[in-house]
Amino acid sequence: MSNTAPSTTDAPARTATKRTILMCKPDFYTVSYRINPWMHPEEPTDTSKAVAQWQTLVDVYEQLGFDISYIDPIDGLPDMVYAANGGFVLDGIAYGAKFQYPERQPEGPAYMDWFRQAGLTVAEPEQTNEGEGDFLLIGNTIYAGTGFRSDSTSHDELATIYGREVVTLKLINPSFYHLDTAIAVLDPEPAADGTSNIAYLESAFDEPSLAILRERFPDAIIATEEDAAILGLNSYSDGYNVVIAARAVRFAEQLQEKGYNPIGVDLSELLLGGGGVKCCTLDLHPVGTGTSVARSLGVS
Ligand SMILES: CN(C)C(=N)NCCC[C@H](N)C(=O)O
Repeated sequence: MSNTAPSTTDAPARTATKRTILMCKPDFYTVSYRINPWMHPEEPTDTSKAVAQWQTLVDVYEQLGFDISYIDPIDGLPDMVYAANGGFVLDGIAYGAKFQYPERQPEGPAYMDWFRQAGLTVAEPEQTNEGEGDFLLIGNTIYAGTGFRSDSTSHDELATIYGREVVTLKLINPSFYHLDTAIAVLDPEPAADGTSNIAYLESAFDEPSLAILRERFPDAIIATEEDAAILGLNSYSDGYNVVIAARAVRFAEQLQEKGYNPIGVDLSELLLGGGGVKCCTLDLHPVGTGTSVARSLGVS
């Protein structure tokens, strides 16, 4: 692993920024119900394998110098490992999640308790929303998914709470039911040229949403169906290092062509629940972070 952008390509220089994230160990992980097409409760899962794979993700993040907090897992809430769905945190405010399916609803208050204890201001949700699963900060704008989980009324709630532009994107394929299965944020802080780039899966969106993405992100990486089909887009970037599903081979090449450093991790056991790298990672966006804290992390 390296945090120095390659100098021998034509791709723009990339800068890693230190990330501050929340994760949840999958001690109680299993697939005991079906709320997305990936889940097959009739098939066995291996909790210790899930924990081991999750630990490899933690190890990578530690090597990258990330600041990681952990929320205690709760017995009976097997999906709690997908911390990205636990809320949306920005500007010191945590907008709590209000899960659509009863099986996950107790996670909302559990995550809000953690946010409060961490000193964040909690905005209790009135509208159904699944946190960072559907809300992604790109540049200064919040892109908000709807169609399967988060209600579009939650986008209005977001705009009121944060006073930022919120752009609604409609998802149309049930296999890509959260926005973070269909868009990867590659530049969590604007890049040197002021832009923030993404990768996305075209077939996951309706036409009006696609038009928005094409206009706003002309240099985006267009993901292949093959890579998206293993949740390859469900990745997490520090602006240079992009942690992705190990099997997302073409996505790794596309990232390299653009000057990023892909790092593959095998989370196949957690894929059985319908989640990947990004689902396990809630970006806490601490107040005061931004390009000003961009730094070379010196990891080798
Ligand atoms: C990228 N994705 C999908 C996520 N952000 N979250 C995964 C949630 C999985 C859970 N079984 C569910 O269906 O809610």
